[in-house]
Amino acid sequence: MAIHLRTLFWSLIIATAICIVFYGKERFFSTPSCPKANGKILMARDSIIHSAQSMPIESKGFLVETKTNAALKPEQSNKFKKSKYPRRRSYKSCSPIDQILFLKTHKTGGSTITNILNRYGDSNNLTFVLPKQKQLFTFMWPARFRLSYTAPLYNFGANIMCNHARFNKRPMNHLFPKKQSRYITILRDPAAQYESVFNFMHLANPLGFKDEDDPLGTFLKFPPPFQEIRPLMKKTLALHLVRNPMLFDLGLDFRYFQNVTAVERYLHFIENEFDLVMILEYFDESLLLLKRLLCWKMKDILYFKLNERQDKQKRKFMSSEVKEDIKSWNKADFMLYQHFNRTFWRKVRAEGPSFQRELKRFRRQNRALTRACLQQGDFLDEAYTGVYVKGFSLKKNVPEKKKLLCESMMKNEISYVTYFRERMKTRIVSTEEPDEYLDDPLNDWEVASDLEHDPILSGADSSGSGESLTMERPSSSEGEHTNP
Ligand SMILES: Nc1ncnc2c1ncn2[C@@H]1O[C@H](COP(=O)(O)OS(=O)(=O)O)[C@@H](OP(=O)(O)O)[C@H]1O
Repeated sequence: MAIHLRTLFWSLIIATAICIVFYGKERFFSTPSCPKANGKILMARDSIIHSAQSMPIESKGFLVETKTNAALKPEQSNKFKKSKYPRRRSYKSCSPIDQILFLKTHKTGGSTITNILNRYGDSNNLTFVLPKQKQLFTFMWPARFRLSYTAPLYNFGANIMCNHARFNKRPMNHLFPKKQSRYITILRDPAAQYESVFNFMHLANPLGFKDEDDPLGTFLKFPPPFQEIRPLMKKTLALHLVRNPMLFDLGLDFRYFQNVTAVERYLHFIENEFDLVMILEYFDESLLLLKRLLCWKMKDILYFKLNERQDKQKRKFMSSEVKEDIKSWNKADFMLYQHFNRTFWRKVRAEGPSFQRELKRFRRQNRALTRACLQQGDFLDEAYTGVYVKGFSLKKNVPEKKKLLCESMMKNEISYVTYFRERMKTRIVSTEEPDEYLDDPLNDWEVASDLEHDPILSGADSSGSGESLTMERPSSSEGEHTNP
């Protein structure tokens, strides 16, 4: 018994000493439950030191999270300020950005991002820049963006633009001033993106390779010169994507496609213009960067993968030779992708270990929402007239409140543009004076008499003769004559 008591006594002394050394004298004495917290605190501190030394490692393109990082809870991490990562602004100190230009490149997952922006803007009552022509859902792509391609904003102020447009700095900066806006775009591995563009847009048809066994492969072996493709582009607009499609969307001219100095300079320019360049292959990481950049909540970036081709339309296998040929044909796009892949991971690393924890949480939430909303199976959605992509079907028992969210997550950009056009009309009607207000029968000041005009019709003679003057109301025709 005596031995037990002595052991207990020394254990307490040692625990107290450790507590004071690692936790600080003042905090120890002001923390009633120090012995209980002791273990956690030690672990948290070690984690911070450890994780600062071993940043997330890029392994085959993915970030690997160390065990020690995972053990660190967010609230504990705040107690230790010596992290090498800059402290992220807390939600309290940053306010959501609501001026966002998303440059929607082709076949890069842009429709999914557009859906996210559409939902955010809708639920926050933001104003969308919409294409002017009612039958159009792009800003006159492939022409470079111009202000005249946009529907009037009626002084509401532009908040979000997220439909296909070809980058053009000046008019875009006018609508979305650089200081208060965020410019974002997304890129995809150029081999996969080019295959998707070529097949989804049926480029082989106008180019005359439709009947080849391997239209894409053969085209890449014998691509016609620009001067032969140019007249075809006028008839088939999608042919503007025939070479370096991502840089075309980002505004680079064909004349620079084979000029390495010009491409490098343009990449530098894009880097200055865009606050975030996302990467489709790291879609979730991209969305998390977006969330942090815009100071959004996790719920704002939940998504379903939209606009995926049906399996039968995808190329099953792409040989390394075809990939190399795509790379050789689209050298400028490969430079673009490589460059922004590097800047992307730099951004991820700068976010520190909390990023990986949040990523796990985000993926969990997205999976849970997908399970709650969607039936399993193959369904189709009409992307545009006569063109079907993979779609979704809602589960029958989704609660009403969640149903609205699930439905909006399935909605493509055409439905949203149509919806926003209507919503804009309603906003204008409810904000503006009715046009024909003079025809309103109530617009007559004689309907009330409290403030009736009561002119002085008799008074002293202003000539000083002392005689009183009485003025008579002229008949209307006389009045007209007496007034000059
Ligand atoms: N979350 C996510 N993860 C991975 N891949 C995704 C995701 N969202 C969209 N996609 C793929 O992006 C392709 C569609 O891109 P876009 O929506 O930009 O196409 S479009 O230009 O608006 O027609 C299309 O690629 P393909 O199926 O190869 O054509 C989609 O499958």
